[in-house]
Amino acid sequence: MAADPGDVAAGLVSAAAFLLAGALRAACDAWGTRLSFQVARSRLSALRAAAVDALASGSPLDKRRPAAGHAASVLAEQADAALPYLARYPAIQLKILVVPLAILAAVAPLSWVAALVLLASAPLIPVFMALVGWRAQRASQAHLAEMGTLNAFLLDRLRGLATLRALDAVDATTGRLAYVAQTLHTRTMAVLRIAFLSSAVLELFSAIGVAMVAVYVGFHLLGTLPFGTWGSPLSLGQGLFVLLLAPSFFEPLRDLSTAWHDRAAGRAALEALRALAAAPTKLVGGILPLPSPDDAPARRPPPAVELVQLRFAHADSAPPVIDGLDLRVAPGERVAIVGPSGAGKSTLLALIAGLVPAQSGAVLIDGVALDDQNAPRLRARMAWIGQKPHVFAGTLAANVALGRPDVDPRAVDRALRAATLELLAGREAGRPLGEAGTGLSGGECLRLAMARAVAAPGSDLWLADEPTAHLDAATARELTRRLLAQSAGKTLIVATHDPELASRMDRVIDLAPPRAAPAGMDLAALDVMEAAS
Ligand SMILES: Nc1ncnc2c1ncn2[C@@H]1O[C@H](COP(=O)(O)OP(=O)(O)OP(=O)(O)O)[C@@H](O)[C@H]1O
Repeated sequence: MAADPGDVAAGLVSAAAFLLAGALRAACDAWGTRLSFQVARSRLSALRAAAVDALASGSPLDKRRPAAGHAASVLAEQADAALPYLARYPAIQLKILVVPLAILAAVAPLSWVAALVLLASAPLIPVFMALVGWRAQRASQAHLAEMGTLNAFLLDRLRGLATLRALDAVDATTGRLAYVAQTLHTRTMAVLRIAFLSSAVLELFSAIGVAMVAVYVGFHLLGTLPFGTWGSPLSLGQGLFVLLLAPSFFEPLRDLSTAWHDRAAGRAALEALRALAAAPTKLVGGILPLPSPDDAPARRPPPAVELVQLRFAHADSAPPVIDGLDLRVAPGERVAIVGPSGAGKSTLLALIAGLVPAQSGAVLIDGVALDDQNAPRLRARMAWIGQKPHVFAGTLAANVALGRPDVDPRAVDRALRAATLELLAGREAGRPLGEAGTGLSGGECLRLAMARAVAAPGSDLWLADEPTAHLDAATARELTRRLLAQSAGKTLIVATHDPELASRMDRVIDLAPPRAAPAGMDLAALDVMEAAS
């Protein structure tokens, strides 16, 4: 029997429409995926940038700062886990709201039984997923936290390897490392177990749902289950239509299953990023860009520094380290801050530099209050010579220039000569320094810190924290000479235990708490007794 040409044409049109709809769907899927990944990537970049900003603008004196290894792990590694979640989950959520309802609307007019089967099996899935997801998120959070701990632990112990070796603590550290690695392994397996479980739950329920619709449609077409339609029984075409739609009904739910693990890991990663972004104590003025040196007047006198009733405690509950301090340092004056260990010398320098805000009182630089608004401009005038200068990966010259656009190679050469590092620079020419300054002596590291200050254009307030610490007498004397020569015409405030350096300053401020003489003895007598002992 020859096919009716009209039927053939209609069939071809339907097939073409079907193909076209399939191609359109694939194209929309591809476009949507691309778009959602772009949006997710820019959102993740913004979150990363906020976390980096918070880390950079957090006070270096804040003990609650996240460990460097943990922060690096969250930013570089864990944050990536948020990308699939941000990119896929919102689309799947939308699909889950729209697609099953649309399919129900298409199936219900043909067969209320098929619609009922779909409707009955669908809600079970979100209920089970919510139960699984709740545990999955906790497991992912624990997993990510453990990953951060392992990274921080490794970085910390690698930095201190020499100490561990010298004190024969390598075995104990290896044992601890094995324990941390084993905990991470257990946590990873817990996350994987939940991921497999959630997939299995969804697959099972969607397979049962599709099978029940198939059984109903099959028996209905055979006439065994004649009920379930609105009058006339289903035709073969209608039955096939319902059957083909059934898997699509569950498809968004199955997508949800694959995205479920992403959701748990993604939310945990976002949580970790948000925790990084919440820096509790910030630098005064944060990390607003320093003004260009071109904005600074070419010639100006060095600044005066005034501290008015300054009070600072490292924590609300801790006793104040600086309490009601008043001090005026004249323009160009050189002042040594002395006092016993723990008296607050480094803390005072940090307060003057705005590395941490004071609880009350004011720091005035050239009469201008060091507050959030003025700090970037005032900080552009400061140079910091730290007690433990960080040596970055790179050459000696790069470590002096520090990527500052206004420090040219000639300024670097001048600074290296000023800090008597020219011989070392010649020897190491162009070669990268060892990690964290390995290969540099303690004195060379301090001279490098001084070279950085010399190269700083426009710096006329130098703050130096124990620049001669741990140096032999001759090197300390030489460094003192260089420091005084290079800081000529600048205001210099030095925290020091070195009596020789202190004696070369214009003034010495003692932060030691006033002593109480024992009853019946005056302080002069006490001094004589101490000198004698
Ligand atoms: N980041 C910090 N968080 C909490 N407490 C701190 C912090 N830094 C220092 N302290 C505490 O504040 C006090 C003052 O410390 P600071 O480093 O200013 O003393 P210092 O006079 O410079 O000591 P040293 O001569 O030993 O370097 C000490 O009791 C110290 O334990």
